[in-house]
Amino acid sequence: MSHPTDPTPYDALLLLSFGGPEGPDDVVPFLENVTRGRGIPRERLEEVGQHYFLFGGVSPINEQNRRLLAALREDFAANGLDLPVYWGNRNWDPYLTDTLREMVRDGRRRILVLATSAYSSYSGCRQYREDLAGALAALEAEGAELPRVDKIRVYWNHPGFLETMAEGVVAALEKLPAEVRGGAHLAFSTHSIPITAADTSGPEPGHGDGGAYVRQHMDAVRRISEAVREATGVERSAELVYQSRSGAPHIPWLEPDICDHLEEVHARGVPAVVIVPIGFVSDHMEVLYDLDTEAKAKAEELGLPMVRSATVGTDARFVAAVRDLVLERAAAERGEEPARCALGDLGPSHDRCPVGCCPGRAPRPAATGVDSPYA
Ligand SMILES: CC1=C(CCC(=O)O)c2cc3nc(cc4[nH]c(cc5[nH]c(cc1n2)c(C)c5CCC(=O)O)c(CCC(=O)O)c4C)C(CCC(=O)O)=C3C
Ligand SMILES: [Fe+2]
Repeated sequence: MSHPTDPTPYDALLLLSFGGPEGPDDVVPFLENVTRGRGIPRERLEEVGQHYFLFGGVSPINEQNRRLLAALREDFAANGLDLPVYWGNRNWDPYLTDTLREMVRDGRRRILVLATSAYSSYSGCRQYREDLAGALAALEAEGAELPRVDKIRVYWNHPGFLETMAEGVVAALEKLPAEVRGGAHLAFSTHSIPITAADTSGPEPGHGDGGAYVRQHMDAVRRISEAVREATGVERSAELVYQSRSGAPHIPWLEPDICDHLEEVHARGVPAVVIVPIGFVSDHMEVLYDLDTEAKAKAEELGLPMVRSATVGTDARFVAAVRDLVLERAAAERGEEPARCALGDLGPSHDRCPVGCCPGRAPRPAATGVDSPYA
């Protein structure tokens, strides 16, 4: 990671995340924030509410982000990168609009955003951009002088993400009983999304192939599997599977579901499984409930030895990757041609989303793309 430590033209980094409840009274209002206008059936909401209540109404996601915020500040200071770091959420306190207002008050004029989502999709990229546009609109209505806001490229193929995930898989394999380790299958799990959302994800519409969302995940699956094979000398079966399906039952979402997949590989005679949560950057509720509770219970029911590998969380290499991405983008904005770290076959993603990238169901203004109303 070779960029000099000059963040010019940026004067602040904003860590932008999903947000989550921090007590039982927060759960229902949080779910209302998340699902406003999204057509989620009431039964699904009640069910998801129960996942949170099982953990005292507390999602670990905010605590994870507080730790990431601290780790980024520490890493930046230790490496001579003089750039203040703020944190805001789409769906819970600290809300994005409040953080952005604070940043404007602090005099920040050129803000770079890191979203805690590594892949292209409506939910993972454009929705964050739409909420940024909404926050800017709110500040504009308050008479604030608007800052310019850019978003860091999707980073699933940055070595600091892929290598950290691969090392997590190697460590997870060590936790399996030695006699099943060699035959252990890798189940790479990510968030299911509607198939139409997958097919239209990324800058060019896919044609029934799952679009950039599936392509990027497959690229990560190949690269991580290869790194694990190099580290262990064992060739293993690997598959991309999905979790946390929501929405109305008649709308098709990406499959297979992780729990169906566990049944399938068990029937196939696989002796053990490592679940690799490649779709997520920290151990939030989707990991804690859908994998560590639900999928774990399924594996136990089947008598299938299973371990879940780590998310990147606050791993020093992931934190250093964020610094690298910040400095890369700063250099690009200065008109330089920085090295762009990326593994796998797809190469580094675009800095600025083109028109129509990851479209939503209804057109809404989105910031940070080429057609941002707040250039
Ligand atoms: C691709 C993707 C990511 C990964 C990218 C990223 O990280 O952003 C992600 C992350 C997350 N999703 C989260 C929570 C929820 N997602 C929901 C609903 C939905 N997610 C979707 C997709 C994604 N979601 C979709 C297509 C829906 C259907 C509704 C809609 O079309 O918008 C619902 C509503 C109830 C339900 O239906 O499950 C909840 C509560 C949390 C917080 C966890 C915590 O509290 O720790 C996190 C990190
Ligand atoms: Fe979600």
